[in-house]
Amino acid sequence: MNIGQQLFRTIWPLVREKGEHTAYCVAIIDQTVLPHEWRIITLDSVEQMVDAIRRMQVRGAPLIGAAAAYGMALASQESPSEQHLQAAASRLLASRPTAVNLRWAVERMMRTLLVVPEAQRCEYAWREADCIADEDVRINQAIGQHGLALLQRLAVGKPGRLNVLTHCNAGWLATVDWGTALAPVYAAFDAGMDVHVWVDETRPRNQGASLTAWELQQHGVPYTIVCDNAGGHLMQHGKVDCVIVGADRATCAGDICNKIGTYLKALAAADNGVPFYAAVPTPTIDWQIADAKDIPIEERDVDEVHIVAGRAENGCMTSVRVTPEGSAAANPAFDVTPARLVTSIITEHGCYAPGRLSDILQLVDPAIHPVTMQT
Ligand SMILES: CSC[C@@H](O)[C@@H](O)C(=O)COP(=O)(O)O
Repeated sequence: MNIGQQLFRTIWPLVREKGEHTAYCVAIIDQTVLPHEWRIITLDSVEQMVDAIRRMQVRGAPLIGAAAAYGMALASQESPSEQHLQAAASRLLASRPTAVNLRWAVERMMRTLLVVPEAQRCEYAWREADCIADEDVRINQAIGQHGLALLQRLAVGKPGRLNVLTHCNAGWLATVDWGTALAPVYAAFDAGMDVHVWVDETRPRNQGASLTAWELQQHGVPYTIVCDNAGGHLMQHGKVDCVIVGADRATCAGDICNKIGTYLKALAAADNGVPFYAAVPTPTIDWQIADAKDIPIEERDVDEVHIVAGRAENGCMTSVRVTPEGSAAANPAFDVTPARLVTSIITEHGCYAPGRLSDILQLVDPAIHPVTMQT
């Protein structure tokens, strides 16, 4: 994506000269300070990567996957021993439980690394992590093109602009580039379509209000931020032509686990006859899980509910408490939208009815997407 005049991905390796020999570190955009500050930070160890994922300096399912892959590369640079790699894998797997891309990437790295001699593991690890990052970009570009065809069909015979509602941030910041749910929007905008996005603020961390709004603004796409509860009202008044969301995990039955509040949007969309699309890259499909109730839902710190962070009038970052001291709070970070509420799933292989998502298995490389995995 272009920021100013410069092309950026959300994560990339950098050479770090260390005396005689060369080592790598990993650069990321710190998403905890956006949209108020553009800050690039570098990570030198797998432990720093675990911390960046946990604190959500990097976030969004596909980006978490790529970050975990680079985390494994950092680990192999520290020590290529199987013991160290296993320990690093366990630490990464525990950092955020819901986005299945993390497990997919860690298991892929382990399968790649454990079959090569220790002396070659580091080199293989950086190459495989780069490969995962490059693949993510290609996948999202393809999702953009398939989603564009859907939007073009919706626009036929419709006067005025096409209004898309999205929840959370499933744009380029949530991936290595392009985004999942927003890739069709960028493709439509770049193709000259008159497209506008309703951006759910997405409490409690406000990824919509802070990140989605920021990246749409960078690209020049018209958008309007609305509070989380406005979507149903907008749909009742014919102001939403479709909903597009991302996913942190999809079951092969087509159930979509995504940011908390997605389910309510799907219910409102079904009640109002508004198409509800989920943009799902293949690494986000969990081939092992039969029942969506088995998806681990991350419970985050309740302070995210009690305390809101932002920029004060003096320009400094600040945080304020919005709840009475002593209040109980709960903070489940994701919910599941049942397949019956999903109109279509946009993947890099095309659009699928939720009940046909498992057809993708015939198209994918079983070495990269094994149906039964082992750690
Ligand atoms: C393209 S990413 C899809 C999802 O990861 C996104 O919608 C989302 O829920 C992100 O959650 P986050 O908690 O910010 O990592």
